[in-house]
Parts: sequence; C-alpha cells; structure tokens
Amino acid sequence: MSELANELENVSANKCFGGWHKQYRHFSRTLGCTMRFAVYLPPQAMVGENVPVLYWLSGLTCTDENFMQKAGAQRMAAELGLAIVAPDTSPRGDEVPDDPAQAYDLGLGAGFYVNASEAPWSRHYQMYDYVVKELPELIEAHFPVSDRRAISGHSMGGHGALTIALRNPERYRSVSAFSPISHPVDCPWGQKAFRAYLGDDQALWREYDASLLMADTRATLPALVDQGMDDAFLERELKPETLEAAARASGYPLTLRRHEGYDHSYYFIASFIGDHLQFHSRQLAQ
Ligand SMILES: N[C@@H](CCC(=O)N[C@@H](CS)C(=O)NCC(=O)O)C(=O)O
Repeated sequence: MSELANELENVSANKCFGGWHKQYRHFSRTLGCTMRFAVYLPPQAMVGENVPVLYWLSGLTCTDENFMQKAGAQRMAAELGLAIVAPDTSPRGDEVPDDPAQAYDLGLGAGFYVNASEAPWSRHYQMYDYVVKELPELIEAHFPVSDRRAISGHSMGGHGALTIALRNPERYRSVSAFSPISHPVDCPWGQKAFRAYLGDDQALWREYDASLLMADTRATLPALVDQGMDDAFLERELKPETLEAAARASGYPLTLRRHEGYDHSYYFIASFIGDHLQFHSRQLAQ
C-alpha cells in the first residue's frame, strides 16, 4: 500500500450549498494504514480562491461522517468561505489493534489524538502527528486552501483540538471545542486511554491535558468552548471548571459558555456550530 502515500482516492462527492462535500481515502505514513477523511469545500474554493481551513476532530465512536452529516455546518461555511476537514478518530483496518474487550472508549474509534508509546498501540496509534503534520500537508498540497488553519472538536475531539492548539499555537489562528474532555489525567475516559497508549509515566500524560497545558502556557490563541448543562458526561468526564481555573491562572483568552438543557449530542453541536464558524472566520481573516 505504501505506493499510495500522498495519493488521494476520491470515494464520494456531493454538491452542498454551492460547494462540495467529498470523502477521500489515502495511505497514511504516520499511522501505517489506509485512512478516510471528509472535506467540505465552499463555493469560493471552486473559483480559484485559496480558502482557510477549519479542522474538526470528532469524539468517541465517530468517523469522518458524524460531523458532516449531523452538525449542519455547510450552509455557514459556504457563506464564510471556510473549508472544513474532518479526519477519522483512530487508525483503521484489520491490521490495527483494537481493545480486546471491544469497549467504545479504547482502540478503534478512540485514538484520543495522542502519539502512543506503548505496545501494541504505538505502531499505528499516532493520531497527534497525523492531525498536526501529515493531514494539513496533504490538504494544502491537494486542495485550493491556504495555510490559515483553525481547529475545533467535540468531547474526545475537543480535548484533541485544545491540546493540539495549545502545543502548536503558531500553526492555528483559533481553537474551539464542544463539551471537551478538559482534564483527561483526572477522569475515567482519559485515565483508561492514557494508561493504555502512554503507559504509567504521568509526565507524558501531562503533555495531552488541556487544563494543565492552559494553566502553564504563554500562548494567546483565542479559545471558545461550549458546554451543555444536561450533558450526561459533564461531571465525571468533562470537568469544564478545570479549564476555566487554568485560564484564570495563566490569563488565557478563554470564552467558556454554559447552556442550560443541552446534552452531549450533535443536536447541541448543531445549535451552536454557527457561532464557532463565525468565531474562527473572524480570527482567520486577521
Ligand atoms: N455511550 C456512548 C458514548 C459515545 C458518544 O457519546 N460519542 C459521542 C462523542 S463522545 C458522539 O459524537 N457519538 C456519535 C454521534 O452522536 O453521532 C455510546 O455508547 O455511543
């Protein structure tokens, strides 16, 4: 398969609000397997403009499809002239190890956007490098986009977006998240995944914890976070108050909004995705 490196195979195309939603397969050198991603190209990209890109990282159990099919982001992305790229949430394929217990929160569909250091995960589970380096390189080489990037995500993907932006502020103009896992070193989802992928060295865990990174950064990349107050995972897994305290400690420009009655689902994301696209578009225009 390695001859497919840097080659994209188009697997679907749907016209949408004057632009195109497309899915592509490619062989990822970073992950050592064939991956699929989705891209929404707004109408402006069809007429020779190099448009900015919002990278969207999805949560547990998702593929590239959940956001594109459920968030309803394309109408405003078309108005704003913003491309959106949605990768998968883990490496895929028969050769890629999964959780032996096949739990939804480890292994396939649960890559946690880290570079695994532990066997048997380390061979393929390198989602941090894939999202930070290989995917943008591929997107910027093959599509009419600029190198102006923003990043966002949901739940596990919110954790991914925040940690990636905080560690690479020079690569992005803005970051946002819905219901992020804010303090993974101190919640069951995060501890289970980090112990498996990163081993027992807690120093390594800290590099992937949004609250710990935000408390200790000089970065000033604007961040917008939305959290539903009827989210079943709020207190046990998400802990937005830790992110808020971290922002207070370092003076970080975080806007965290709490929304009464909203849960963890894409109905919540669809309700506020317009605010996120406008927020990113403003930063990307500067
Ligand atoms: N308990 C849920 C946890 C998974 C979950 O809630 N996943 C969220 C992200 S953390 C999601 O976006 N699911 C897919 C969807 O709603 O389309 C399950 O068993 O599926």
